[in-house]
Amino acid sequence: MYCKQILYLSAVNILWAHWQEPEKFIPERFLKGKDTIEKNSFIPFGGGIRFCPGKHVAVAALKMLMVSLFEKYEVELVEPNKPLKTVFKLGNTCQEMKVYLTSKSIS
Ligand code: HEM
Repeated sequence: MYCKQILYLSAVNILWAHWQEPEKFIPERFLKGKDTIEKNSFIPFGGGIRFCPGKHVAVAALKMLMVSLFEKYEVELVEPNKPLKTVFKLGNTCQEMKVYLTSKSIS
């Protein structure tokens, strides 16, 4: 018999003890540099010996996706004030996010 344990990392990453307005999407908070972020306060890839070995592949792929998208399109939320619909599946997954895409080559 064995027992599975799953850490609720999404909750760890939004602790009031570490972040101001943790529920808000403020990516600029990461621009201040690594030294301003408290150790183990943001661990989307886990930690310790079971740390995600795919982290660098995932980050590189996501950066390429973002650059390809924003290079070619203006992206605007259809309903900017509507809260995101998310569901918890090991992490929080966005279920729906409607956006307008405008080709930069046309405008
Ligand atoms: C945004 C993308 C990803 C996120 C957020 C993510 C997150 C995680 C997390 C939280 C864990 C568990 C760490 C723990 O148990 O403490 C994990 C484990 C793992 N991840 Fe990822 N991961 C991502 C992408 C990837 C990719 C692209 C690969 C492979 C190419 C990968 C391969 C693995 C493997 C093999 C483990 C198990 C490690 C072990 O148990 O020793 N992950 N990941």
